[in-house]
Amino acid sequence: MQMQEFDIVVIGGGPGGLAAAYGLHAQGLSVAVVEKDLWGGTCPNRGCDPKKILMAAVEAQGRAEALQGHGLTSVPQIDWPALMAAKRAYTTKIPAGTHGGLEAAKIATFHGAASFNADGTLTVGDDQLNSANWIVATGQEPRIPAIDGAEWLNTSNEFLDLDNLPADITLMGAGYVGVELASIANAAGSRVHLIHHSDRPLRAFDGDLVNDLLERLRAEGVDVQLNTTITTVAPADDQFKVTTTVGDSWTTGMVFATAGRQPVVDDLHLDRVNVATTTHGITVNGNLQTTNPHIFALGDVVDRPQPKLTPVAGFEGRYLTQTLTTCDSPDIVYPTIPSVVYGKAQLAQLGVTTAEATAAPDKYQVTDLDLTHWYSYQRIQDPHARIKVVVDRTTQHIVGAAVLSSEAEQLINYLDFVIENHMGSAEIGQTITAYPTLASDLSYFN
Ligand SMILES: Cc1cc2nc3c(=O)[nH]c(=O)nc-3n(C[C@H](O)[C@H](O)[C@H](O)COP(=O)(O)OP(=O)(O)OC[C@H]3O[C@@H](n4cnc5c(N)ncnc54)[C@H](O)[C@@H]3O)c2cc1C
Ligand SMILES: NC(=O)c1ccc[n+]([C@@H]2O[C@H](COP(=O)([O-])OP(=O)(O)OC[C@H]3O[C@@H](n4cnc5c(N)ncnc54)[C@H](O)[C@@H]3O)[C@@H](O)[C@H]2O)c1
Repeated sequence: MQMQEFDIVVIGGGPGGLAAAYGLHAQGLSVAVVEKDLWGGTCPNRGCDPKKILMAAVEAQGRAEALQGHGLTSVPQIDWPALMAAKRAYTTKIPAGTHGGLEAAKIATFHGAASFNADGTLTVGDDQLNSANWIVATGQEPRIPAIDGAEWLNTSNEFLDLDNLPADITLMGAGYVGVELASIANAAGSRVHLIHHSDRPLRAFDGDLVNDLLERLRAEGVDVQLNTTITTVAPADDQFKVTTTVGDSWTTGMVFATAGRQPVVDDLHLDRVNVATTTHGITVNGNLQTTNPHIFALGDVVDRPQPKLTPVAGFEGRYLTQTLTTCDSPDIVYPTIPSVVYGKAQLAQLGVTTAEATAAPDKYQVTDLDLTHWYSYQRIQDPHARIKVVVDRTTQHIVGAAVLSSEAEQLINYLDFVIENHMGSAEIGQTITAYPTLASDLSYFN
């Protein structure tokens, strides 16, 4: 088969790879994208977007629950098959739509698992590709813990495409995925066991707010077990028996491994092209360049401390567009990155953490505000609204925030704008925002 030559080959057709591919193509480079599975990658097919479609019903139910006795009289029930149909109406169009977009832009596409050869070229099925530079954007996949009965474990991929939700499910790991799937399944009527091996899930978030969130999940009926590890999963009639280190056991309809994700690198044969990896992903320098100077990496597959999120992968794709088309290549500098765990109560984190601020009391002030009596939250009867705001003592600018409320996703984005524009209450006071809204609360947060 004849070698096909490109300026750039991007391996992985997810949000990160696509951002780079479109950007580099727009700069006039000949670009190819290789995808082995679903065009569009994790986020729109089996991540953020389908999850958030299911979450729309959860949020609506939560809003209605909060207003019981305050003007509403019944709580809507989730019709799982209908909700799943709504999700599929969105996701089934993604791969063809994404591929069609690339074809329309005249970006070359190859479908199959990419694998490097020792001479630095790439094999995809029957195709042989050569390129001046390469971008690896192969993402992460669910990690399956090595327990007795690991073959019975499912993942978020299966959860987000279930025809029917079992009456009882078990989630192994209370990270982002575990907590979000617990919220969805619980709201849809399943008995949920959320099992976490340490005493401190969601370590990147404020500990008090994580505790508030777990208490809320418990109050909603989720069986949250901390310091507990599942040791065995075994078939029991048409269900599964789960056993833990503390000697407890129960029968459940399905068990999902929500114990983290791992970089997708096995197919690539990176060792053949001298690209170093760790268990966290591909090693890169400040230019997202791997240990092979012609191979770059971005997004979830990279071993970097930034959270593994779609906007981060897209930002890195745009950064590489710039770096690979100009002579000037300063190290990547990330803006403030907001993180949100979605649910009836949303947990959000932005900028300087409360832990960092507490460790440097001369530099930062942390204000812990119960928002439940504030007008914005009283109006919707939000039962848990709380924010911790971190202010720089010298500049009086807001530099960080941790939020738990049904409105956290919106508030954290306003605060992102505030932080990026170096604002405190004085600067916010110079703006006029619609009243009464979350934005009009901003000036009270110092
Ligand atoms: C359940 C879930 C919910 C999430 N929710 C959110 C959220 O609400 N907000 C948010 O910001 N992020 C969320 N994320 C994370 C988000 O999906 C990822 O950060 C994002 O998809 C990373 O993009 P990427 O391009 O780096 O990788 P991916 O989207 O994973 O794309 C990588 C692509 O590479 C392909 N590939 C792998 N190996 C090869 C190979 N050898 N050859 C060819 N192709 C290959 C894969 O098939 C895949 O399509 C969620 C993730 C999950 C699992
Ligand atoms: N809302 C969002 O933005 C969103 C949603 C989902 C995923 N994501 C992204 O995907 C990444 C992966 O999410 P995740 O939830 O899969 O991973 P995670 O690392 O956030 O959480 C997994 C948790 O499972 C625990 N764990 C590990 N082994 C275990 C075991 N044997 N038993 C019980 N617990 C165990 C880990 O200590 C960890 O706390 C996130 O870091 C995030 O970047 C983002």
